[in-house]
Amino acid sequence: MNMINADEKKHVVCVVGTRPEAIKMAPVIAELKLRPWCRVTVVGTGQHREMMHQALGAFGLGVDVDLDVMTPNQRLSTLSSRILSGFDAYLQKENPDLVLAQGDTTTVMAVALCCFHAKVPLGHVEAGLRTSQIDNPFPEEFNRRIASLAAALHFAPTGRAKEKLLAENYDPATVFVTGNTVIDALLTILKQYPESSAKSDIVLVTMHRRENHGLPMERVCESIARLHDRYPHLRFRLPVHPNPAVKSVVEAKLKGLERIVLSDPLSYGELACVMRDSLLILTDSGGIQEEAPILRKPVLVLRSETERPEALDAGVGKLVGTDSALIEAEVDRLLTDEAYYASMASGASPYGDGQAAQRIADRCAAYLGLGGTVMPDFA
Ligand SMILES: CC(=O)N[C@@H]1[C@@H](OP(=O)(O)OP(=O)(O)OC[C@H]2O[C@@H](n3ccc(=O)[nH]c3=O)[C@H](O)[C@@H]2O)O[C@H](CO)[C@@H](O)[C@@H]1O
Repeated sequence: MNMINADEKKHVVCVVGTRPEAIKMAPVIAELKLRPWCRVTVVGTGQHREMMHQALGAFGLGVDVDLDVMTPNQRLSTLSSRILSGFDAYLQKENPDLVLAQGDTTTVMAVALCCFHAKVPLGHVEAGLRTSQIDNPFPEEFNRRIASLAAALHFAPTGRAKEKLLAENYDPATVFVTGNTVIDALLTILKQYPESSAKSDIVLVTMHRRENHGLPMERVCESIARLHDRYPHLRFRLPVHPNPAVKSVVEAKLKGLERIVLSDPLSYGELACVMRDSLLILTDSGGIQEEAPILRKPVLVLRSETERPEALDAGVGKLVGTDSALIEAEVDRLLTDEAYYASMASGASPYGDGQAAQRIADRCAAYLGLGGTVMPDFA
């Protein structure tokens, strides 16, 4: 058997900063660790320190290098500058063969800039998501466009994301449709939990996006309260984001209602089980929009625009924004029209098949000149 010496291995650095990045990067880190050619280092920026560690821990993974950039009430530019200087120093010291970063956080934007300056190749996981406005969602739309500009490899989750990149003139030879790694993560984590056969009466609600802070969030909470009164068999689960702008509104509007459970954010395993056991889901989370369809859960999206229209096109998701009348009408219809519910719970999974990490690792190997077979794109 051919053994590869440690000093002959390629050094791949995976960067994570927030909970969703940790969840979506975990399958890639785990897959790269299995590849004999690869030495993986996980660098954490600590943008959402506790939730990031908790999410990696759910997969038996941890951070090797902690840049520890977060200070209380930090402005986005200050956070960016701390990541820039911390990660640049790391790149200077290590000069890795490849850096992988995921999604659209301030972490990914700053890491992309560092890679560009240091001429270190970047692979962007979940590339090509776009809305029509540079500041919506803020600051993520800007962040993902910067990541695309710097990336040598674009791992697009869907065919639509690939088309968006090609329309911006990125080289087709650098764009690969892999599926979203969140589906790999979800299927992996759910294996740890036996399925329950109980009939579900749970409505899962999550909200945290900046554009919903204030009045929009108040309107959604008022709708939840009315639905709670209208449907006495329903129970509502709301894991509440720790941001005070979210917590204060949700608690003021919904605390104390009999069948509404407000809690701290759930571990990824717990959240995955609540999703699997739910009847339907209302959310403004990007990740949950991607996860719900494969679990056969109708998902109502509490945003005015989504960069993930694939679920809408497949008829398994619906954009309801934060308009009370629309939210309540959709929930009413799902609860009273069986055929409509069944059409939204069809199980179509436009976001992936659970093999995204394998495709990404194959493409990294090919890019680094290691040859090997590459799994065909996700279709
Ligand atoms: C603008 C935008 O759409 N950006 C997205 C984004 O974030 P998001 O909106 O998906 O973020 P969240 O909702 O915080 O996380 C979601 C994950 O967390 C799990 N979860 C949730 C509640 C809980 O109590 N416990 C949990 O475990 C849940 O199942 C899911 O997997 O950032 C990513 C990184 O770059 C991007 O990929 C992505 O575009």
